[in-house]
Amino acid sequence: MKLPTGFLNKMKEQLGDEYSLFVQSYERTRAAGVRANQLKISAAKLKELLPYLEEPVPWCRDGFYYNEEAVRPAKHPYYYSGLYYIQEPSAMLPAELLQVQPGSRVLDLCAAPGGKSIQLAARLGTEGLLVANDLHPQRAKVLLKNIERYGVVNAIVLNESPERLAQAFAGFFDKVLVDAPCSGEGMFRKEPEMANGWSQDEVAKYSEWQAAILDVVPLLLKPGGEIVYSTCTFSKEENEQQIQGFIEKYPEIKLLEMCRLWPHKVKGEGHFAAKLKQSGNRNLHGSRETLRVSSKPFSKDTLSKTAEQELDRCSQQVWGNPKKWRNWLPEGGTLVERSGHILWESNALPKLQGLKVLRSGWLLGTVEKGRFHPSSAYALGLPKEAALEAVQRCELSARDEQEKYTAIRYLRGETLQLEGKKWNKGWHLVTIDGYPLGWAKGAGNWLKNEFPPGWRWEDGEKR
Ligand SMILES: C[S@@+](CC[C@H](N)C(=O)[O-])C[C@H]1O[C@@H](n2cnc3c(N)ncnc32)[C@H](O)[C@@H]1O
Repeated sequence: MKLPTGFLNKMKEQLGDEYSLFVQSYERTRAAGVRANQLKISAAKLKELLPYLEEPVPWCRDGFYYNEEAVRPAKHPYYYSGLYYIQEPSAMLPAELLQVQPGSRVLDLCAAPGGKSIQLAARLGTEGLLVANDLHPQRAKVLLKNIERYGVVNAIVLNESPERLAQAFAGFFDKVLVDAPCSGEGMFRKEPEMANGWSQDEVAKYSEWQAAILDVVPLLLKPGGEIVYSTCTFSKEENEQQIQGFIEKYPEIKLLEMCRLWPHKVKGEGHFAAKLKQSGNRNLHGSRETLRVSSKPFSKDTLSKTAEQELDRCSQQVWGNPKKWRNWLPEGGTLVERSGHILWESNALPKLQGLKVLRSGWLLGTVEKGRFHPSSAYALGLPKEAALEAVQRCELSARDEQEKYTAIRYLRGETLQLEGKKWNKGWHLVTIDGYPLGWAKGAGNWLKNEFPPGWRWEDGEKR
């Protein structure tokens, strides 16, 4: 593999005796990883379902290695039911290091496409709050899709600048992850074309951006709050030196630990992570005046009569009981109707004003022309009992080749006709081995496909 001379010279200086081992690592096949989504499945159960999974990733309790030359995990209906995320093994480290507990308020500041957000959300469970943000609008949309596919219900997805977030959420978070944009030197083996764009100027440019992002983080933290800063690059300017500059500027921030994953030492690409803690009270520099989020003063459902009746009707069809849908809502939340969207919002979600909000809470569906249309996010966020108790359900199994193919046809958006099967009118939950995939509408011999276009199976997809 051809690497830029300037980069190699820097690495030689940085690594000394280890340099030759580092260079040799570029000739080895890179490692690939899959992480169980604990919101839906345990690591042990996933291992049973996917026998090709190899040994666990040492720094992530839900992660496994697999041989990407032999299997393509994205080409399976289980992937579409959000059971696992395909993630470069080293990228599983930063979210683990943050040690999120249920009930915390967590910010993933540079979150798209969302691998680490989903990992953080799994640690929170249905308690607490995840704010997942990305500056770039298109990437924020991908982030939203992943949050929904992986069944995260207590999240807010934002498309904001760190500065605006700091104004809105001053002193709000227990934990902040800054998985910063970087020169990506650690990804050259995975994405060789990235190496072509390398230059010392790029490193300097990213280093400035990172410093600007980090600069607002102290404002976002509660006293005693913790930060994990991570990159997938080797340069000291973007890593150790960045952290050094940060703690010099903010003496109330203490460095707890720093670690590096080197491709010549571990099965994974290059990664850097630093964990820091804010000690004591921080002067919020008057930003309390601009604080725009606050805890909800009270929690009362705001559903219209029509919306409630429609949800009952859908529930009667799917679960044979008009009130059953309420059983699947996590504790400690409120139902909200906003511009035709029906959402369940955790009471931990603050009021948001003036921010670019892509999603706040769990989208159950929309009411259009007086009719409730359940969303894919609703199906994917349902607990497994909800799927098992559905009476109008198209249950498929990936253990049967024919049924697995039917699931793929469903994911491609095709209308389904299954031999000897008749489908009652109304909503049916489509599941794969008991895990929800999405919705379909019964019409006698046919099941009309309600799987949304932007979520569909793509035949050309590499993974
Ligand atoms: C390394 S990627 C994040 C990967 C993500 N954490 C994951 O695990 O899927 C960095 C992200 O930062 C975003 N970004 C760049 N500048 C930003 C800024 N000033 N504020 C917030 N996000 C930013 C980029 O759009 C990009 O999606």
